[in-house]
Amino acid sequence: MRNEARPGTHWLLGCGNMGGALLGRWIAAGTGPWRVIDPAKADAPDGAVRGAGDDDPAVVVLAVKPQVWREVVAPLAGRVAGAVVISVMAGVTAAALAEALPGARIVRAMPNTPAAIGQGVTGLWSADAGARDVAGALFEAAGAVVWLEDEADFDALTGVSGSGPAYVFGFIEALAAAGCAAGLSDDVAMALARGTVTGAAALAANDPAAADELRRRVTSPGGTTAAGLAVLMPGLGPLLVDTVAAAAARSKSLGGE
Ligand SMILES: NC(=O)C1=CN([C@@H]2O[C@H](COP(=O)(O)OP(=O)(O)OC[C@H]3O[C@@H](n4cnc5c(N)ncnc54)[C@H](O)[C@@H]3O)[C@@H](O)[C@H]2O)C=CC1
Ligand SMILES: O=C(O)[C@@H]1CCC=N1
Repeated sequence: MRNEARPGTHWLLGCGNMGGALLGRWIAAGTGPWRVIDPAKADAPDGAVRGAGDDDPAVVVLAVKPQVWREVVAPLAGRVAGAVVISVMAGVTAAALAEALPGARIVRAMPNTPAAIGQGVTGLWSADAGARDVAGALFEAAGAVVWLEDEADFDALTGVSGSGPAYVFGFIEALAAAGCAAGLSDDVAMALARGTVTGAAALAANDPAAADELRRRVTSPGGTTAAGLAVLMPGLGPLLVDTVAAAAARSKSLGGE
């Protein structure tokens, strides 16, 4: 197996929220050259060129919605044999991609939007060792990478980390709303909620202590945090189990659409 991409350009199909976030990091890291194929984009971002060229690509990243992927990749069949094709699409299996794109060296990836600032976490899987090296180098430019041994774990991973930033942003919204309900102004409540979540996340990233130890350090016996956690914790675990299960089930079903 080759451990690097064949010569040629890198193509990004779909330069929306996720594709655009990744592309910014990849251009900054000096990868490419990149071509952006997205009918909604009148211009490519700085550092990339708009539209497919005459040459066949070395690397193709598929970042369109799962609902449209078959029609998007149909013109690629015959141009990507030997190319590394990386799909960030939820639910679409490597087998389905390989069937649509004969000879492509398929990688599945599930990033998340903090990749935009190099703070993403991306789940990766490929049966092709050389393609793993190519994809690993790309996604390491956007944050942490976690390799899966079993592609079937992608649905659960998507439910945890692909969708996960939205849960955290939803938590910020809910904590701010709770602050308002307790009498704070909108602005003060949002500043406190946002600052608390970002500060706690940064502490979790920088302090080697386990999450439960970090939680205990906030929780004075008989104090305010204990009173709050007594309300929050019994429901939080089951709620997140149901949340991740719902997202994982949707990931699984998207593959069939
Ligand atoms: N948004 C997120 O947080 C994450 C999204 N993903 C995956 O990334 C993919 C894209 O999601 P988003 O970026 O959120 O969607 P989006 O709607 O922001 O971007 C999709 C892009 O595809 C473009 N597009 C539509 N038809 C096209 C065509 N025929 N050829 C080329 N481009 C075309 C659209 O113009 C749009 O810019 C999905 O498959 C999703 O599962 C994966 C991880 C996280
Ligand atoms: O909501 C979605 O389907 C995509 C996949 C993971 C995050 N966003």
